[in-house]
Amino acid sequence: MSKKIGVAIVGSTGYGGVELIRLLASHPLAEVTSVISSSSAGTPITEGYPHLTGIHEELLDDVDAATIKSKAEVVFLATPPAVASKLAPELLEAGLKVIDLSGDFRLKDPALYEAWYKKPAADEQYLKQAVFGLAEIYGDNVKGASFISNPGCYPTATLLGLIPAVKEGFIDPSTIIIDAKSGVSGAGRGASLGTHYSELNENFKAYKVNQHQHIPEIEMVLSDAAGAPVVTTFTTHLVPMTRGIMSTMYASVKGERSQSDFIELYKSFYAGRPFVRIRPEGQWPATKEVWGSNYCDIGFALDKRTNRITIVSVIDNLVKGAAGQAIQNLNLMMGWEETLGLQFVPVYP
Ligand SMILES: NC(=O)C1=CN([C@@H]2O[C@H](COP(=O)(O)OP(=O)(O)OC[C@H]3O[C@@H](n4cnc5c(N)ncnc54)[C@H](OP(=O)(O)O)[C@@H]3O)[C@@H](O)[C@H]2O)C=CC1
Ligand SMILES: CC(=O)N[C@@H](CCC(=O)OP(=O)(O)O)C(=O)O
Repeated sequence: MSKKIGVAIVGSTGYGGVELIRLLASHPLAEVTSVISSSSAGTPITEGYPHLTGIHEELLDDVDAATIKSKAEVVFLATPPAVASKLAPELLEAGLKVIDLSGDFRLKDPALYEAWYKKPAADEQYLKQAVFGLAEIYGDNVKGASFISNPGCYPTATLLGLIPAVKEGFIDPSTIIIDAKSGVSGAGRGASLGTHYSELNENFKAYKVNQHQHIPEIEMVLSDAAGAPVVTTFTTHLVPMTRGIMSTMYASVKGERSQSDFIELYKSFYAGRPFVRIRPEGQWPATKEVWGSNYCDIGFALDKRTNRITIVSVIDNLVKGAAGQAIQNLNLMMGWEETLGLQFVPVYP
């Protein structure tokens, strides 16, 4: 067995970071050699996460490029918006490979980032360098790259559900409507009014309607797939559950297509892509069926009366929507088997 490479995680005390620790604990070629915190350096990560007892007991390191370089070859950034834009350049210049889980390097137009994230954009030179790591679509660009921008959770579920139909002209992109729902871990570990128990429990609410920061990311990739600008309606909802995203998408079908035409198209489009599973006719995926796994499951329903297709796509936001896809990208960038450390059967029930 080859020697494992060292991996550092900035933002290791957040949900995305701690999910990286969980998944990397069983990776055959990579190991976490530094867990980093901007606010609790010098304390053990088990103080905030006792479930890591006996698994990762090292003290948290400070955010320092030289220390990271001395301990690791690759660094994951699982930090809030506008942190990676400042950190990544220094880490790349130090010779580290960087995989950023935040939205800081996804939008190639800095004005678009500033308009939707309401924060200063990253330097254009690094925006150009970052490869958008939607692994099933841009995997060839990820191979051998040294800087990956991991897609957002909602865009991952949504884009995997729409791209084949848009690319192959099965649907009219101008008619797409996306109705998406997320579990609350998507909002990170920090407490907020909107996510505390009595606000969330036995409740179901829409939020950021027409203002969600993932809208331009979805439109950027759909436009690439369509070969022409695409704008879309995208509404997000918060569901009182811990993990999971369901994206339900509606669009008008172009020409005469049957439901099995869609199923066959998606099966052939994703042939050889181990993490996308296409459901048979009459079966629509549920979030629990991908819980804790790196799968994206997709199902279809064609309404002959309206000639509209409904596409249902589910992921675990912390795995395929964040840490799992980031490890998939690590595998691709290192030239390893894409599935290394990611072959989990979903936790069910
Ligand atoms: N949760 C999810 O499902 C998904 C999240 N993402 C994105 O991934 C990123 C991380 O999300 P998530 O883990 O949920 O967020 P959390 O809020 O749970 O964690 C973020 C972590 O970042 C650290 N941090 C804060 N400020 C700084 C700073 N200035 N420098 C270094 N570290 C800092 C904090 O730890 P400390 O104080 O110890 O430094 C904190 O624990 C976000 O950009 C998010 O949008 C993307 C896809 C899905
Ligand atoms: C439930 C919930 O609040 N989810 C978050 C997902 C944030 C996220 O992942 O943001 P970036 O990918 O842009 O970094 C949201 O809707 O804003």
